Amino acid sequence: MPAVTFDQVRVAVESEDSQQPKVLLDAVSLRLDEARVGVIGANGSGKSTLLRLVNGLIQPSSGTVTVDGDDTVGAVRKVRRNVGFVFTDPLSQLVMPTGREDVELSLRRSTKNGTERRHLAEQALERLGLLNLADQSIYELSGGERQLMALAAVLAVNPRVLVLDEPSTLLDLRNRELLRRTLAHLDQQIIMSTHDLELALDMDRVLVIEQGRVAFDGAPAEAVAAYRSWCLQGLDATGRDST
Ligand SMILES: Nc1ncnc2c1ncn2[C@@H]1O[C@H](COP(=O)(O)OP(=O)(O)OP(=O)(O)O)[C@@H](O)[C@H]1O
Repeated sequence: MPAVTFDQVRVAVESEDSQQPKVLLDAVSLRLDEARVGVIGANGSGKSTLLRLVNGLIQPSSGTVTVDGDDTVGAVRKVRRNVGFVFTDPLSQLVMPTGREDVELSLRRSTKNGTERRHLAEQALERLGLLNLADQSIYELSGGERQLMALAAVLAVNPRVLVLDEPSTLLDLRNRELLRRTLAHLDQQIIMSTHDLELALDMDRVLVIEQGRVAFDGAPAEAVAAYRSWCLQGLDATGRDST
């Protein structure tokens, strides 16, 4: 497995209503070399920020992030070739009128031959059961179908690391199970944020992010238990927050 490392990473942005910068992530040092790494935590805790550092979509304010030894700032082009990123919102990723065209577009750099490109695109679509939707307008697909289409486009180029930002949010039970099984059989290293704690339990290692810091790092069942207890603290039976 490739290793993704974070060395004393901090991400801070200018704050509109304060002189102090807003700290999105702080003191993150990690070496991720397991096949399946999950990232869980409350809304706004910093999960997407952590994931976006892996393919250089966000640069650290201080510290370094590397993928297989390549710095995500200094070697960003190489890093992007090795890291496929699937966004939570598929419409921020799918740019072509149809899924087939989108998958072929992602293959354009790696596969120059048009016939081969069409064949590989067909394979990528088939793998996720999307061939029958391949020529339909992206805007006529359901949210879940679009989410799977975005995954197919990223998987088509066979990246070494697959980063998924909440991939199951729009999926129904059947498609969520399809996603689960697909991910289980991939050779890629997977780093995935999710609010779906069952998906988190499929991982080898789970990080719990709390207010921009890694609050727990370890076995999935323990991570989920720790997250549950922090997250639900102070919430009474009627849903009121008594803290
Ligand atoms: N460019 C930015 N400028 C200012 N604040 C930002 C920026 N990007 C993210 N934030 C803030 O940083 C915090 C962490 O955001 P992030 O998207 O990483 O959270 P998350 O854990 O992925 O949340 P969710 O589960 O809701 O998707 C949030 O408070 C968010 O509003």
